Amino acid sequence: MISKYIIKHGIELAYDIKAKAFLLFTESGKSYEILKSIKVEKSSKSIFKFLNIDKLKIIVITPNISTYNKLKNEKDIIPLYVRYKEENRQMIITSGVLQAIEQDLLKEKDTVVAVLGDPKLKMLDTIMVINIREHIKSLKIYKLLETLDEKLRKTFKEVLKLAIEIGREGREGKQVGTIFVIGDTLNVMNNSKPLILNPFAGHNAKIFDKDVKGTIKELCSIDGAFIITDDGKVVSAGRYLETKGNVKLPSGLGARHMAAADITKNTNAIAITVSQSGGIVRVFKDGEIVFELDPKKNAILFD
Ligand SMILES: Nc1ncnc2c1ncn2[C@@H]1O[C@H](COP(=O)(O)OP(=O)(O)OP(=O)(O)O)[C@@H](O)[C@H]1O
Ligand SMILES: [Mn+2]
Repeated sequence: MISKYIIKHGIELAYDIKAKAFLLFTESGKSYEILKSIKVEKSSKSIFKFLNIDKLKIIVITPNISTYNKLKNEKDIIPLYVRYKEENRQMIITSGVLQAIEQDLLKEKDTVVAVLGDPKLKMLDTIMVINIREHIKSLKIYKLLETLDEKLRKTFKEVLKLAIEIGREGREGKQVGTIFVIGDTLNVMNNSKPLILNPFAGHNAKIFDKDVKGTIKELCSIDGAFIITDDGKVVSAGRYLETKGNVKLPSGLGARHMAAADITKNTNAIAITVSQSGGIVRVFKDGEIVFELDPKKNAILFD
């Protein structure tokens, strides 16, 4: 009955640190039933006195619509439905926090306690204190993810993970930079030209394949961009992105970043750059930087 103690200690922790909310993530609703059973136990009486709704919100978050519909009839909790079943704890929490912020239940300055488990293990195993402000960064990328269809979302997350690895590890001890251009591939190919013979020509290279990722890391040292379709096929490397020059970027960013902004302004593609000076990863959409991350400081998004 580890789940019961995770919930009990999570609630006590929320009480001790005067958290704004207690977030309970549940797929089937079983964890919520456990919370209810603890509530009636004598030992937790004092804690639950504090838990009246205006002091500490109990937000029960589920990706399962039938669980959500059941939760809607429960008293003293706020049910939240999150659209995607995430595969790792970080993303599960981010999706719930994003939803709670969007519904004005949480503010940037709030601190909350979350309890959740591994979706596959069907039991709770994690208590986490979350300072919403730190989470805002990943919330931005999560908001972008929400606008992508399932296929593009999967590819984008894979490329972002690879870019974070490249930014963090470099190549043989040297920092390397690169550009990935994802989606709207026909348009992107028409707005670019080869700098070298395309090493991916004739291959069905998928970004999800470990060997393809290894090849990409090797090829980062050559000039030019990697072009990837929305379902994850790497169609080209060493591609020169033509620029129309109708973009504005913060000073200090050079041709690589201008090219990434430019191509996303003039096509529907998303671009991800890794800077050779420092490894910073940036995401571009519609000509703007929508997200940036220092992979040496926080690879928060994907474990
Ligand atoms: N239009 C382009 N299309 C594809 N790749 C480009 C383009 N312009 C520059 N690059 C790539 O970016 C590399 C770095 O160029 P530059 O230093 O001017 O960019 P930067 O924005 O300062 O990037 P970094 O932070 O990595 O130094 C170039 O060697 C080239 O490989
Ligand atoms: Mn540079």
